[in-house]
Amino acid sequence: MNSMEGDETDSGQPDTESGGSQESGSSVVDNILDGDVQTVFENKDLVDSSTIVDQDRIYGRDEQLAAEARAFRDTLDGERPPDLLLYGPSGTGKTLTVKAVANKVKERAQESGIEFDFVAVNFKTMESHTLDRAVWKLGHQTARKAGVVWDVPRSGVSTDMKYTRLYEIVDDHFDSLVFILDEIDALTGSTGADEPAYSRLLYSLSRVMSEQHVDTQLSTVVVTNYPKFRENLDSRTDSSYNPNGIHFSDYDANELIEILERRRDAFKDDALEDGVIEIVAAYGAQNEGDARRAIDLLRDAGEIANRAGDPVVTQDHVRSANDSVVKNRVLEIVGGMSVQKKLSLYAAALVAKENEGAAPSPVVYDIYKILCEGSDMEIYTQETVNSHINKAGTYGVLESERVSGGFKSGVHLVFKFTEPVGAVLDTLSEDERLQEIPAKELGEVVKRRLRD
Ligand SMILES: Nc1ncnc2c1ncn2[C@@H]1O[C@H](COP(=O)(O)OP(=O)(O)OP(=O)(O)O)[C@@H](O)[C@H]1O
Repeated sequence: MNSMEGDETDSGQPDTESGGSQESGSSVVDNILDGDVQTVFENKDLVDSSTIVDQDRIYGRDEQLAAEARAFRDTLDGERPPDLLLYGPSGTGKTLTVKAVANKVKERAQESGIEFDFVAVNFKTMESHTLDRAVWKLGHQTARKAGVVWDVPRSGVSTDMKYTRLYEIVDDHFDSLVFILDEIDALTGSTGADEPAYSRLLYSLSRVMSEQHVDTQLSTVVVTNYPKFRENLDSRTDSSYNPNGIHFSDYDANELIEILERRRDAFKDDALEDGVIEIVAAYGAQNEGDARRAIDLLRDAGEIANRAGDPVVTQDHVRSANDSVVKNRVLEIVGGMSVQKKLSLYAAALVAKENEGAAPSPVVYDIYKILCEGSDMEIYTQETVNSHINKAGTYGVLESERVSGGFKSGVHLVFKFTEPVGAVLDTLSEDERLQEIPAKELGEVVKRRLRD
């Protein structure tokens, strides 16, 4: 009976109070659903990196927009636009600019009675990277644009049949169609095949008008961070695929400021503290000049402000948003590592912490041995430890450099962290097998070894 009362009245308050708290619970939900909660956002879509913003919000890409517009212009003259290859680092506006231009061309084409559209597929996000799945996906997306049912099952039907149905839809519904093929290099196909799946896909798409008797003006826009994928094209694909290349470079902090300023109205008036956009841009510039990451960081900072009930996004909100972004990224990289790899990386991070982000391999190895002895773990050779740490480098936590002379003798490696060392240490120490390590005391040992 007592426990029942406890459940109902929460800390022994009278029943009426209990009813009151129930009401306030439901009004919290109502407030949120009715939008009556404190928010710093006015138009949150503008800080959603998947939104295709209008041309007046695109900063500094006039050259690329002009090249894309010149290519697509052919559509309006009833001709086939040239194939395009957009290349450059992540988040530099490749997809944004081409979709913005394609949307504009679509409007103009409609005015002239031309059935034009574009179909965008990202191959990296597909669960299987085979040609068969790629053709299925292109068919699925094309059918959606055409407003028809894609009646082809994923399996049990040959790739040729999928191509045939895809080209039927293209021919029946469009005068002109552009396939935007994002991250095409991910389309590697089955292992052991004599050419990558993307090579076969590009071959087929480049020959469709002549060989499949399709009247639609069909062209491709390949979007990639890795233009070298062309080196692996089969020779017959290589000779029939000759795109116009358009390069996109990464952004510096000033360019990111311009990009973010054009989205300031995502927030209510006065909801951004002075300096917020600048600090987001500075973090973005450190993160390979990727505008997507900068926009995501600004939105995350806004969400942190909302959760705290603050009417203004402050620089501190940006810092904590950045800390959790970095932490998640590091966690993704180190999460699946074996304990030996974690120990090696932990030793490197402990050294780097005392040495401005740089960790010479002989000192790292000394610390690694102390860690192994302290936790009763087998000690591996220095070569293995270096290779374990270098593995973390391939995922972007650090870089290594060969240095001659100096410590002891000969050549050694220096590991330089590209992610904040504190975040790496925090993330690694979440592994319960590393929790016993007395990191503070080791700091003194590290300093002594570095002096030696
Ligand atoms: N010059 C720019 N002006 C305004 N917004 C931009 C600009 N460049 C990029 N963005 C924004 O940054 C985000 C990423 O851009 P986009 O998707 O075009 O990158 P991408 O180069 O195609 O990257 P990926 O190679 O990763 O696909 C989008 O939200 C986009 O709106």
